Amino acid sequence: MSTGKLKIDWAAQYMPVLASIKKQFEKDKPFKGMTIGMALHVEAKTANLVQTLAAGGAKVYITGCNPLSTQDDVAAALNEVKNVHCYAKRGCTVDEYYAAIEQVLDAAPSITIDDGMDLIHYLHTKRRELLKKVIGGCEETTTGIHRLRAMAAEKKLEFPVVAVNDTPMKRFFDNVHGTGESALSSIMITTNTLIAGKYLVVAGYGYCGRGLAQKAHGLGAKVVVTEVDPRRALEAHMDGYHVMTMDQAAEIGDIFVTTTGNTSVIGKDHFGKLKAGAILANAGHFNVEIDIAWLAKHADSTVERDGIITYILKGKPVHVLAEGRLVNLATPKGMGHPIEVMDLSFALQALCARYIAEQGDSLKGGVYDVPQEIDEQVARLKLASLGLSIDELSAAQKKYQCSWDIGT
Ligand SMILES: NC(=O)c1ccc[n+]([C@@H]2O[C@H](COP(=O)([O-])OP(=O)(O)OC[C@H]3O[C@@H](n4cnc5c(N)ncnc54)[C@H](O)[C@@H]3O)[C@@H](O)[C@H]2O)c1
Ligand SMILES: N[C@@H](CCSC[C@H]1O[C@@H](n2cnc3c(=O)[nH]cnc32)[C@H](O)[C@@H]1O)C(=O)O
Repeated sequence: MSTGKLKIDWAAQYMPVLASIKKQFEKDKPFKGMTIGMALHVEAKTANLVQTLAAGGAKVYITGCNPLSTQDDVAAALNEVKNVHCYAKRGCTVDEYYAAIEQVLDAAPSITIDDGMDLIHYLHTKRRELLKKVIGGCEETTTGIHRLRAMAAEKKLEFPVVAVNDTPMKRFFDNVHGTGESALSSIMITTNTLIAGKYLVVAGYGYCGRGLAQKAHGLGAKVVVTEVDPRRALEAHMDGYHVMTMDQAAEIGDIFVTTTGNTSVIGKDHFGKLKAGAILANAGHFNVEIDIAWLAKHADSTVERDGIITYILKGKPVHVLAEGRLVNLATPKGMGHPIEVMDLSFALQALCARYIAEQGDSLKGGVYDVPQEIDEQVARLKLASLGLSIDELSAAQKKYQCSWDIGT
């Protein structure tokens, strides 16, 4: 069996929720006659989503959503699956990245599934003739949804897109536990350095940041949080972390991880203050959270190792992981989020794609919440797979919750 297929099968055994949806799709064929175009991180868990959609009758065309996150053996294995075409390649140039998006769009998809909105952006700017064929789409991540909402506000989003990221079953697990565990495991395996006792600076205390802070604390790090939102900064303070500005953190941090979705969070004002040997990683979005363009321009020299570029700044080494791209997926050994977490995210994707297939025609262009029934269905399927039971509201409790006339 190929290594790609072995990886896909390995992941499958820990994805019970997606497996049960696949079974249902095999019976119902909700995507019969439809084409789904995708830009996601092409690796084993994503391959299981692709197979689920294909089992539901779709022709699936997929490429990557990050130049460094594709696992080529998984991409090759996907090309062996009936009705699946994969164009992703690890280490592609930006031109090759968009050429692959172009190939996905050549298939004229009726449904899009994006992680970061690059596919939808390309479709709306360069392949507008295909827009009329699209029923709707799904978006996986926070920044993709920020971009979609900005587009919708300018009335430029021409079909409905489900904000998969924004539903509890996605961000309470994927963003928090997934990013926390996978970013740290990737940093550890890439650098082979210790976390315990180090100052680990987390930029941004959103869903990803709090997961990372919690897991780093569990490993014995002295966690520092930087924020721009006063409420989230206070939350971090009361959760027991040191809160300060990046200017201050730059002087004491050993390891820095950005989770903001923003630009130049670690930038020209900070690099000069870093300690020799500081390690910088991004677990948020594009490769702009750390201003690597400035580093490349101003470093005296650079040294490249597997997944690490060392910039020598006035004799001082500063190490950037994965070229400033997502550290959990873009380092040579980065495996992405743990399988069980992606089982939930991709169960949502599969059910939301079905929702679009069935309801998309009746929705206007814009960003839509994941229907609550889908969110609850995924939670119930996961609980069932764990053998866990929960209580049910009695009729009296339901009535009490909706009443206003019963007081002290
Ligand atoms: N690595 C992954 O696999 C992974 C997983 C999920 C989400 N993401 C990405 O991670 C990013 C964060 O996602 P989230 O769900 O935590 O979003 P979020 O909105 O909950 O959190 C982002 C936080 O960053 C803060 N922030 C913004 N600019 C800042 C700055 N200059 N300095 C300090 N803090 C700043 C915001 O105030 C906010 O609290 C997004 O880009 C998202 O797409 C990555
Ligand atoms: N295209 C952007 C997107 C940010 S990825 C952030 C998303 O990746 C998703 N993700 C994290 N790990 C995995 C994985 O292992 N497989 C597939 N998707 C993943 C996760 O759901 C999260 O919302 C970029 O690469 O810069």
